Amino acid sequence: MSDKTTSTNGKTSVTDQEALDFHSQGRPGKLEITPTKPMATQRDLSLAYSPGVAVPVKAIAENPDTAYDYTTRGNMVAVISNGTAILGLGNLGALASKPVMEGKSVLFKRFADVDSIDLEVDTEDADEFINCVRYLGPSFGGINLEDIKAPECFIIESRLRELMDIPVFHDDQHGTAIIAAAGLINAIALTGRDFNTTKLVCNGAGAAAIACMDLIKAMGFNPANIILCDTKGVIYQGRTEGMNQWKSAHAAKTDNRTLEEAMKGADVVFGLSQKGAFTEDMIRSMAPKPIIFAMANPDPEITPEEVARIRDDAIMATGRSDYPNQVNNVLGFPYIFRGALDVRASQINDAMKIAAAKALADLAREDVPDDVAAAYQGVRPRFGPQYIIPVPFDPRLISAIPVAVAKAAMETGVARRELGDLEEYSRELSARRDPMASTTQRLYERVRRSPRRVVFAEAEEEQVMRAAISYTAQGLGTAILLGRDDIIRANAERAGIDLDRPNIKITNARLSARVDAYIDYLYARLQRQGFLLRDVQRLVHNDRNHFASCMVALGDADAMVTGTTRNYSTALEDVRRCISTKPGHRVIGVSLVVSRNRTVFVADTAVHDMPSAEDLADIAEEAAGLARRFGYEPRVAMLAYSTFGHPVGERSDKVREAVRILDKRNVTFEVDGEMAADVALNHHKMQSQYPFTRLSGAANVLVMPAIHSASISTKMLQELGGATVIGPLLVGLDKSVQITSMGAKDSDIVNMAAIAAYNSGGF
Ligand SMILES: NC(=O)C1=CN([C@@H]2O[C@H](COP(=O)(O)OP(=O)(O)OC[C@H]3O[C@@H](n4cnc5c(N)ncnc54)[C@H](OP(=O)(O)O)[C@@H]3O)[C@@H](O)[C@H]2O)C=CC1
Ligand SMILES: CC(=O)C(=O)O
Ligand SMILES: [Mg+2]
Repeated sequence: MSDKTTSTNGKTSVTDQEALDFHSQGRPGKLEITPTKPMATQRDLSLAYSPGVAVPVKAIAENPDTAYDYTTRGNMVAVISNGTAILGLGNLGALASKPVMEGKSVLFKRFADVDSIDLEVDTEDADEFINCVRYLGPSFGGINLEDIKAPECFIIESRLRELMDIPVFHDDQHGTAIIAAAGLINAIALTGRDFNTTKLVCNGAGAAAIACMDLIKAMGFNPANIILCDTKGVIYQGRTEGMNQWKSAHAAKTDNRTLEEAMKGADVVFGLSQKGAFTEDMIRSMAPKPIIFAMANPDPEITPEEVARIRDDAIMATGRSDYPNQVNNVLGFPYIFRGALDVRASQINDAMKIAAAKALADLAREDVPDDVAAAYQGVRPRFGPQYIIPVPFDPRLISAIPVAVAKAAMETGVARRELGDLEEYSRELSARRDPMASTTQRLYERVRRSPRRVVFAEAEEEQVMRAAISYTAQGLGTAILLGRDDIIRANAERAGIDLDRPNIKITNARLSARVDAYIDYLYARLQRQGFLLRDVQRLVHNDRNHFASCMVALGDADAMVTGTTRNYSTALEDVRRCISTKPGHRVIGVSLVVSRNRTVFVADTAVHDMPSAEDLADIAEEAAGLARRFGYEPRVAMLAYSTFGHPVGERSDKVREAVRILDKRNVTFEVDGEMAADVALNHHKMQSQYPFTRLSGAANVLVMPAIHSASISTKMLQELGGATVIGPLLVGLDKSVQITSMGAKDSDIVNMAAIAAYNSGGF
């Protein structure tokens, strides 16, 4: 299994092994539950549980609406499946559907800050399924049904909608329909068509397909121009084989009997069936400027490459994230539920669905502002055939879609809570998302557009080889594996890794023609620092960090990554022998701490032991510069154990002095201090206790008074606080090098390689 790819169309960016490792490493699966209240003392326990908990119990019994105030209900959605139509993989059962359902739950959180839990119900019987779910209403603010096959899904959803007073939404039906409708509105406009005369064929007549047809008809698409097909061919009036009432409702008056016949001259084709269902001949037979939405997952009915080979006038969309125009319900369900939950809607009705589709279509037509261009591969997309729909990482989705949904809910009387100021609501929504996701996306995409050669200095290690493969497979550039060929190849074979791929190069230091150049270069640097020529020869021949650093220094590689086999400071010392500080800069380490939907840059976590006031000011400037390069407007807090002079202590003097130095330098970012971490990170506390502070919000760059506090706090955050800590990232070197922590996993190494590549690019 190890090196097989998850797709056979050559477009994949992950191997099967990577997918398995991703799911199994650390805590298995993709989710955990974290308490939101302290649970440390007897008092906490008395409040959280007996006797305190009795008070909200009675309040809810008296007034059920207060469940939204005292419990998680108002922000909690269940993702429920029986696994009978998992993606396009078919009926693989409830248990096998769990990775997808956990994935949907994670997407709810990531994109719209909706808490969600997956529930897999092990029955194919619609009545049993309904009976199981109908009683779960008190636990949740909404039910997202997922990957349940047709026709049972129609019965299940409509029955649960009758029985429950919270939104019940079958994502594969309506989520898909909303996104496909949005894409269709735009594709039709771009090709000069209209809803009345356009001819559409839909292959697949299951959950997604039927809902798509229902929605576009509700939006005004001419029913006479739609032909639906399934495994038996065209669904025509009078057909009896393989029919059900939902298919019958869309049966066409036509002589066509096969998909092939139906597609002749069609303007639009929707694929909601299975991989490979469209042939090149079918696509060739369509009308000029055809609109092709091949939405089967994970592999579409036909790939964009196949279509491009036969015609250049098509608007092409798939369900995948690695092609342009991703028509996938991920663009919908997080935001639709966000809006529905925020008005405590009793259902998600047609008006809300249409509002979501229109808002999505409108968003693609808007000019893309600078901060949003970042999410689009560094290119500013312009409304057109390659951009008919926003990407899932578009940060505007969170402030646009829920507002449209909430508004429609209020207008149609299904909202149980009115939102007064929708502009204010939109601003609150924006604050729910941390920009880290789009930042990382942007970073990768920029490198992809301008691929870099990264030398992996410890390439005999298995996890380094895997990282190198992932680096190239993601289209980030060339991976240079440094090490002895025989050892690398033997280790690769033992681990089942295939290194014979494009853009993987192995460089053996002993056999390299560049050795003499590196020795000359390094000897010139070190000869007055106690190194003999012989010492330098030994370093270049035998030490991978020195050889790799020389490669980068002399332009034989763009960037380097090391650190898995040696401790950080040793690796850094090796690198600094070969690479200088960038003129006018200072080398520091910055750790990115990602926790609870916010990202904070912590410095210096790697280099300066006991920084002076001047050092601290430099560290602040370097860290603020990095934050800006990552797309954040820096708000720098100079941290100490005291806040603005209290308690008095000489250790805070240098921190105060650093602020004065920065003021004198007229830096262009917000900075204040000294302050304690709780004040820096809590804007409310900052404003209420120290109203004179100059930071306009909670700090996002924390400059630590010394390396021990930096190191201790980031490590504690990681171990105790559950934060994700990336780095330390090295900043201020004249060439791009990143050092991972010892024993780093392949996913960490490839992230560091991407960051090194990004930093080398002057992006
Ligand atoms: N991009 C997106 O956001 C989404 C994509 N999808 C994709 O849509 C597809 C269907 O999912 P869903 O509706 O939930 O599943 P269902 O099981 O409810 O429906 C599947 C339908 O596809 C038909 N079908 C299967 N194979 C073929 C074929 N080779 N030719 C014609 N028809 C075929 C079936 O025909 P029959 O009735 O004769 O059995 C059935 O009507 C999947 O690939 C899924 O990944 C689904 C949801 C969202
Ligand atoms: C995207 C999705 O929900 C599916 O393919 O089933
Ligand atoms: Mg699905």
